Amino acid sequence: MGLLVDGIWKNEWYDTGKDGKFKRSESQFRDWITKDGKPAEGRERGFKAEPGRYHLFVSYACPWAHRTLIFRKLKKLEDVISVDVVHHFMGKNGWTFVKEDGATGDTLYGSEFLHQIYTKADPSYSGRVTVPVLWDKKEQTIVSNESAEIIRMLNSAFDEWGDASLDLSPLSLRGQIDAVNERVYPAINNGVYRAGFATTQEAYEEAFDDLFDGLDEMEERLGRQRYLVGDRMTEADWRLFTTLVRFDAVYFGHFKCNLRQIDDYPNLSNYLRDLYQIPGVAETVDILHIKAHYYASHETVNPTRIVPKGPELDFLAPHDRNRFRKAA
Ligand SMILES: N[C@@H](CCC(=O)N[C@@H](CS)C(=O)NCC(=O)O)C(=O)O
Repeated sequence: MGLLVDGIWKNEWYDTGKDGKFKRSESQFRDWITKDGKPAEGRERGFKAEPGRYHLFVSYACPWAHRTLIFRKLKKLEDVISVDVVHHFMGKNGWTFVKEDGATGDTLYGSEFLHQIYTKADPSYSGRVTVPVLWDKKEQTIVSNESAEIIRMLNSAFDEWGDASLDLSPLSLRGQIDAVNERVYPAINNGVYRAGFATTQEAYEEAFDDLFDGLDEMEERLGRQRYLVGDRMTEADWRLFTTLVRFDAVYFGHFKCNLRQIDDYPNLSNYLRDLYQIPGVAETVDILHIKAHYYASHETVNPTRIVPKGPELDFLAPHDRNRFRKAA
């Protein structure tokens, strides 16, 4: 775990400050790939959607990177955007390209560490070195390291080559999608991290309460409709999914989010299985990487680095979500 300061790697854990609260830093590469290559509003650099030009660096462990893998899969962009997978262990060098357990290495440049990709894009970069990274092979630079924006690019910019019939973020539903995301992100997606990385009792309990309030609210919502935004699957579902699928295996124990498991919520657990069973999705979920990463990499949280053997997970068990209407 560490970060770059003026392009130099420093080995440092997150600084939670006096209040013990974990604060996620803002992603710094924020350009957009567009159909015509014109810079997005307010941006200077433009990137044109082209098959074979872009590449994703991801971790199977990371819920934010996982969003991009799901979109690449569902939008049928596997032949359009290539991918490399980092090793699950994130130690003093940050994410590495060690080839093991399905990690691919850096197939573009043969680098050892992900921070070398960041300094290739910007030799004086200062900040955290995170996945996912959306890389432009032509300009040899990072387009974006913000998953929320990368998935919106994947959703529409590559429709000439991908599945244009699937729109996970339709403009007509954008307001509702954004409203759900604004609830799910702080309380749930980032809420588990706020609980797990808190360094005071108070900060932990605040995050814990927010998290379970958020989960209760989503449980209730999913008792009325098949998906978070009515009868149509959207981006909001996939953003919740990547946290739910890790919850019982990791967040419940490792991050001390142990009021209830997802398995204890009838609607959330059936919904999780419904999403998991959508063709292609299971291939994006790697429980070995997920467990090995969290338990072994966060030394301050789990100094022995022992990875628990359980729990038993069966995302392929039948679900009851067909009781709700589904948009055609
Ligand atoms: N805002 C980013 C967050 C990505 C992020 O925090 N990724 C984590 C892995 S789950 C990471 O790479 N952390 C390394 C670090 O913070 O040093 C996004 O959504 O793309």
